[in-house]
Amino acid sequence: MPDLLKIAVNGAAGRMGQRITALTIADPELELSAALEYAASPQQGHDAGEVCGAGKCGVTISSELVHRVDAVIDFSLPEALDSILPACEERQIPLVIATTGYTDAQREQIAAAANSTPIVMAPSMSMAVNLVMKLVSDAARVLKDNTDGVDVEIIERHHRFKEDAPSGTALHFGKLVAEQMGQENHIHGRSGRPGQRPHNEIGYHALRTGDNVGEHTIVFGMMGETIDLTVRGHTRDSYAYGALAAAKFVASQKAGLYSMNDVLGL
Ligand SMILES: NC(=O)C1=CN([C@@H]2O[C@H](COP(=O)(O)OP(=O)(O)OC[C@H]3O[C@@H](n4cnc5c(N)ncnc54)[C@H](O)[C@@H]3O)[C@@H](O)[C@H]2O)C=CC1
Ligand SMILES: O=C(O)C1=N[C@H](C(=O)O)C[C@H](O)C1
Repeated sequence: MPDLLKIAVNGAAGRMGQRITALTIADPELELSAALEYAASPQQGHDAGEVCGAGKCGVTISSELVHRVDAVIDFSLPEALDSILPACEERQIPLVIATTGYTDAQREQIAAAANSTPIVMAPSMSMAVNLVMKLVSDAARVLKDNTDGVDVEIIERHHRFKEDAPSGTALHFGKLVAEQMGQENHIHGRSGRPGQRPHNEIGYHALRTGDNVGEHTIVFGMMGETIDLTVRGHTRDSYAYGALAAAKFVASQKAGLYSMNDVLGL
C-alpha cells in the first residue's frame, strides 16, 4: 500500500479549515498530521476532528508545525502569512495557499519562497471557477476589437463574514480581462455623479449577504446585447476538494509557483 500523504491544515478551526480537516480525515490517500491555529485561539488543544464534526481523530490543534508533513494547506488570513510561509520555505515543505487579500509585498514574499519550495496559489480552488476563468479570458480576447466597445463589470456575492472585498477571485477575473482588453482603470462601485462610463474601465461590485459561499458574474455589455458569465458555489466543498487535489499535486513538484491550471490540467 502506498504511503499516505501527511497533511497540515493552517486555519483549521475556520469555515474552510474545518471542511479541509474533515475531508482529509475521510480521504484514503491522506493522513491529517497537524491542525494549526493562532497561538491565542480558544481552539488550541482541542481535537481537530471534533472541532470539524468528524469525530475524535487524535490530532490536537496547535500553533506550530512540529512534525515533517508532505503538504500544508492554508485557508487563514493575510496576517497569518508569516506564521506559515517562512517555516515552509526553510524546511522545503510544499504549500497550498488559498487565502485571499494579500498585499503586493506579501505576493512578492510568496513568489520568493517559491524559489525554495513548491507552492500552489489560487484565489479559487474550485474546478468550475477555474474553468470559467478560461472562458472569460477567451471571451475577452474575442470581444476586444468590438467596434462599439464592450463594458466589463464584475459582480460578486459572498457571505456576511467575508473580510476582504472584492474577492480574490473577482480581482483575478478583472486581471484576466485586462490582460486581453487593456483596461487600465479598475473601480470599486459608483456613486455621486461619475459621468458617462469610459470604455477603459472595469467596475467591481461586492455584495455581502447571509451565508452565500461565493458567486461571480462577469458582464460583457455591448450595444444591442450582453453576455453574463456566472459561476456559483453551492457548498464550500467545491473549494475544499480542489485544495486537496492541489495538495496531492504540489507534494510531488519541484520548487516553483503553480496555479490551479497546473493542478487541473486546464
Ligand atoms: N482559494 C479558495 O478557493 C478559497 C479561499 N478562501 C479564503 O480563505 C480564507 C479563509 O476563509 P474562511 O475559512 O472563510 O475564514 P475564517 O475566518 O472562517 O477562517 C480563518 C481561520 O484562520 C485562523 N487564523 C488566523 N490567524 C492564524 C494564524 N496566525 N495561524 C493559523 N490560523 C490562523 C482563524 O482563527 C480562523 O479559524 C479567506 O482569505 C478566504 O477568502 C475561502 C474559500 C475558498
Ligand atoms: O471568503 C470566501 O468565502 C471565498 N473567498 C475566495 C475569494 O476571495 O475569491 C474564494 C471564494 O469565492 C470564497
